[in-house]
Amino acid sequence: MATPLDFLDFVDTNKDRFIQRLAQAVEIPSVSGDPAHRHDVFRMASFLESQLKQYGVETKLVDLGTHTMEGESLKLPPAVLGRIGDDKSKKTILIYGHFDVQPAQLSDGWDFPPFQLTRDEKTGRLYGRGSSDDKGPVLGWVNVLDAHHTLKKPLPVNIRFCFEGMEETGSEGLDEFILAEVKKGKDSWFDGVDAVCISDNYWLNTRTPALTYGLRGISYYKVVVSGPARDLHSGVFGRMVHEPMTDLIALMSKLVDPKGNILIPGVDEMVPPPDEEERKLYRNLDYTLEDVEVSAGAKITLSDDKASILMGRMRSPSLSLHGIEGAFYGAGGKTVIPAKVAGKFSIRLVPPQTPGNVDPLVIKYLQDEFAKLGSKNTINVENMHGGKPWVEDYKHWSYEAAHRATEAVYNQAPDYTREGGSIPVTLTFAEALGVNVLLLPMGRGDDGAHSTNEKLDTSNFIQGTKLLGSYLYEVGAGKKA
Ligand SMILES: C[C@H](N)C(=O)N[C@@H](Cc1c[nH]cn1)C(=O)O
Ligand SMILES: [Zn+2]
Ligand SMILES: [Zn+2]
Repeated sequence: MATPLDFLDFVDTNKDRFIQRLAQAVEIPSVSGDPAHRHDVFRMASFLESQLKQYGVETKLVDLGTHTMEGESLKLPPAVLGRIGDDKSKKTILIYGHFDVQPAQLSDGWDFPPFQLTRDEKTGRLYGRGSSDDKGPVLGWVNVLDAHHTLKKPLPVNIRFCFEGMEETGSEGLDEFILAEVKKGKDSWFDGVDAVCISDNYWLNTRTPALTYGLRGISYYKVVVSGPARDLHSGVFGRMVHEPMTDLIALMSKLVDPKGNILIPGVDEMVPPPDEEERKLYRNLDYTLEDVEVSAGAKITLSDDKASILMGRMRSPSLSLHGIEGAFYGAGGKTVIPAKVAGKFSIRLVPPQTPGNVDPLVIKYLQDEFAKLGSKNTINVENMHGGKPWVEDYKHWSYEAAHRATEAVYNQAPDYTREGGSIPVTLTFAEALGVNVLLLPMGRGDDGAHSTNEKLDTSNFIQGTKLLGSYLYEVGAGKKA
């Protein structure tokens, strides 16, 4: 089914209004990982619910309970559910996205206020936290609803929405809700879903649209080393006591080498090496070392071999060191021995790795290495959150529909990619509903998600909105089984 021209025209003529809506969303600093912003995540849930409602979607806010963050008991933001269309002759697509964002501060090195959408008139770039991850894509779906509601056009498929506000911090509470909901059978909000579509990742480069059929999983760890009862004067106590930070740095330096090899025995070894056919797949993708350099903003690739670099992101595990809580980081030179420090690191997982089979290796290794230090400090290793990796069958009608929609909107065939990031709920949907999941990215590889100066190109927002709508039309054109 060709996408109706009036829908495509509507998207073009309403560009400024769509950008205005994205600006409203970016202005809500819905940072899920910061307790001080929890009320903003709730505000963002209400904003999104009202957007859905005004375009005829039946909505429900689901209370996901409470959790503890930084010693504080907090209410989890609600999941925003939506339902529109109940035509038995049409397919039903479940759309997932998230309305929370990563933290951002001007002092991190942003050139623009992160929670204000700044439009660069010359380049068409829309800068702001969440513009690409994931407020732009979520509002892309809202734009599609807006167009159909305003034009009084029926949607080509039935749609169910599930938007969450904790994706950037481990999707707490969501899995339990989905599993309980699915058990309700005919009464479930997800009853009758034929496929799931998620727009929450990025093209590989800046030129070629992509369909994504894999995600890495994640295991996020906190290793706490504590010793003295309080912070100490380094002149008074230096070389007299075991220092927590010294122990922690020694441990963290044993996790990964500068070439990216994971040093925890058994972790890298779990993953079988690629055969020649698989290597070829990566060699053939439209990607250059320069693409990595442009998106990283520096010439710092681990290798000069494009296939190795791509496999590093798509089919290998990686271990990244993120930070040390409790360490002195301010200006000037404070001569302190911190009493308690917590190192944060995560491992991106690929099949057959799961948090279940990797966590014990990590915890035992850290405990053994700590014992070798002969320190009188104490250590505690904790898994903060985790999610399994996911790989989908892309020879499926949903991917075929997305392929046709991409060709129609962008006049080019999409890349088929595996994403290095994680969206833990993807596997939950795939397993609990037993249906195919498609990742249909809107943004480009250089959008800088999670980074400073995150942006979404206006053309990706507008063409991306057309793509999401066209995908629904292509799905609608297929026969309902
Ligand atoms: C790919 C997606 N847009 C994303 O950014 N996911 C996060 C999920 C996460 C897990 N722990 C913390 N955040 C990611 O891959 O980092
Ligand atoms: Zn995201
Ligand atoms: Zn993210």
